[in-house]
Amino acid sequence: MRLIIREDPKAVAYYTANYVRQRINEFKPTRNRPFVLGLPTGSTPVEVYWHLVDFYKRGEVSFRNVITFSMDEYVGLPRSHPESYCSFMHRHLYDHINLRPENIHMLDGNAEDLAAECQRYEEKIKEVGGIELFLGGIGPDGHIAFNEPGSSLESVTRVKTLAYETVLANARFFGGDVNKVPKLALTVGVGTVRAAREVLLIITGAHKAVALAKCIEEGVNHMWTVSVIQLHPSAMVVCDEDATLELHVKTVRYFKSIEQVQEQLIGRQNISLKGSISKLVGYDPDQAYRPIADPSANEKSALDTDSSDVSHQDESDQGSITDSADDDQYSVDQSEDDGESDNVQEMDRNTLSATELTASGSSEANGTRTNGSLVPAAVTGNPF
Ligand SMILES: N[C@@H]1[C@@H](O)[C@H](O)[C@@H](COP(=O)(O)O)O[C@@H]1O
Repeated sequence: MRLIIREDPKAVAYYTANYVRQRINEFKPTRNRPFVLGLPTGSTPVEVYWHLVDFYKRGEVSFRNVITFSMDEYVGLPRSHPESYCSFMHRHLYDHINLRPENIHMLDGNAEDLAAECQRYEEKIKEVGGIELFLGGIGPDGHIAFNEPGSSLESVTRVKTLAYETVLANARFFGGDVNKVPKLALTVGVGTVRAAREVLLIITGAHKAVALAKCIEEGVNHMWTVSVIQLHPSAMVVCDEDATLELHVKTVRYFKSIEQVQEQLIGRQNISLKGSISKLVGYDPDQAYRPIADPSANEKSALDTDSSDVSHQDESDQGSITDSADDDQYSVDQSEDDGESDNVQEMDRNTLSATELTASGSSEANGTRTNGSLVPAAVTGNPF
């Protein structure tokens, strides 16, 4: 598992959105081979969606061959209600990008047969080949989607009773009135999330610090359902400094040091987007076995250049917009041809900043300590 720690929620949102952009572009989705993306609701991902819309408007990513699945939905709340997750997803993302309507999948909390609706959802996910990347947030009690404490770690999409803590937490979206918060929801299961080929969790704020600590430092436990990501072969948590408040100092330093080693010593060019290492280019062992001078300096300069205020970004970092559009104003290539990928110019990875590309591993078996810094031992294979 990778833990990426950024200064604040803004930096977390930018890192995450940029990661999603790069994953989609690297995947080169086509109509026959779409990129299947699982998406969360909640306040945490709002800024991620804002950036994704912005990237789309700049022509840096296309969603034409992306299929989405939302994580959850309240039961009994009209779809048109402003706080339904259907409204939320349209308001923050779907209404502003070039997703094909038929590629948008959401649970229907008003279905006559809720169990059948959940089964239909699972089947649909399988039918499109499974989820490539599942983005998720968590609740303060460590729930993922609406998988409250005690949920089976093998669970699939189903009806769930909300924990009182979740009802209280979500009352802020219903004028602070707990009575107005639906008490039931449809949610993908813990097993549904685990089945995704990659999971990326966004965790920000001191109120989620205990949950993050349970997720990272303790065992896999159904009382903290998010902890199941320890079992996932390709999982990443992107969090802010506040969310690390309950972690041991050495845990925080460890994960930061892994990122520093990869960034400064192994070299970004050798690390794939998902964090694996298969070959080494320009790797100088003499350089690699030097102590890291100032682990925080690189981070600070990266954040300086990585401002989430996208209006200040270097125009040269933009992908090109090509070909004609058939139904939207942004002229991203929306070829209908089977086998044809979206014509979004690939970003030059070497021009991207550290916050966009760095990856970290979690196994200390990958390194040894010299002068207090972790340096790589065997530089082959997947670091996590
Ligand atoms: N069902 C959603 C979760 O999927 C989400 O992760 C959580 C956190 O929301 P926020 O990001 O607002 O803290 O809220 C709800 O409970």
